[in-house]
Amino acid sequence: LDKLNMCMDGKHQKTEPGPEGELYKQEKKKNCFPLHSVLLDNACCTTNTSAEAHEENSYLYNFNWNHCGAMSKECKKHFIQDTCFYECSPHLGPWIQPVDQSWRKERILNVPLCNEDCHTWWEDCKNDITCKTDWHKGWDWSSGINKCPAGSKCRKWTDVYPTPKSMCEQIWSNSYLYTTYSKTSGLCMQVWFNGTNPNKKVAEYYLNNKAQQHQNFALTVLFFLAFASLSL
Ligand SMILES: Nc1nc(=O)c2nc(CNc3ccc(C(=O)N[C@@H](CCC(=O)O)C(=O)O)cc3)cnc2[nH]1
Repeated sequence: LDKLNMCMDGKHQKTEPGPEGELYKQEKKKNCFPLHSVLLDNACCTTNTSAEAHEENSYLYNFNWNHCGAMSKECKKHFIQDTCFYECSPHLGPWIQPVDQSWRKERILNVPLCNEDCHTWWEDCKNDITCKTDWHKGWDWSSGINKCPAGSKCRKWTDVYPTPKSMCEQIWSNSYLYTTYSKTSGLCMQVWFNGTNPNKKVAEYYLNNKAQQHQNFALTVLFFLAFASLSL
């Protein structure tokens, strides 16, 4: 299992990342990636998923962005980009976790999101309206698309999410972890980028760092046992 190049077992992701050459040829407007992006070479989404990410109430999740009236264009573009990131990124391995849900077997948890990506998302949505904090659960699906559940109220974005951190972490039940790292740090994942995918190096860093932590822990236990047996 190559954690630096894999796809989660979600609803629409491919089993393995690979090229989506069609995207090169079609030069579609509704495309997850700017032209010449390296992601085209290696994506977890199909061409169809990439295009569908731009549709209203898309078949991906039948998700209705306009559940409290029309979502603004500026805000919506961040949700489209988030969908692209979630469906297409082949470098989420370090944060993929098994999950017991009807619609997916794996999820992402605590992906360290670059500060700018979180802040611009929140800034562009802060005049919008929503009725829920966690958009993964608790909707009224009786009409086929999600509507605000009985008893909930459409409230100002800033009342539901007082800070960028609260939005980025809570909206997809901790898919993202808020960080103060900037896009140039190499320590956070970028939802928005042009050209070469910067996220592979970040995933590599976290994977190695985690391995390091495990090693440190193992060494600590080893030394503890050594000293404990000496003092007996
Ligand atoms: N970054 C990111 N992380 C994600 O996990 C993510 N997930 C989605 C998928 N969104 C959704 C939202 C609601 C339901 C849904 O059917 N909710 C039901 C509960 C279903 C269940 O858990 O069994 C509900 O009660 O509303 C499915 C997928 C889209 N973008 C994402 N973007």
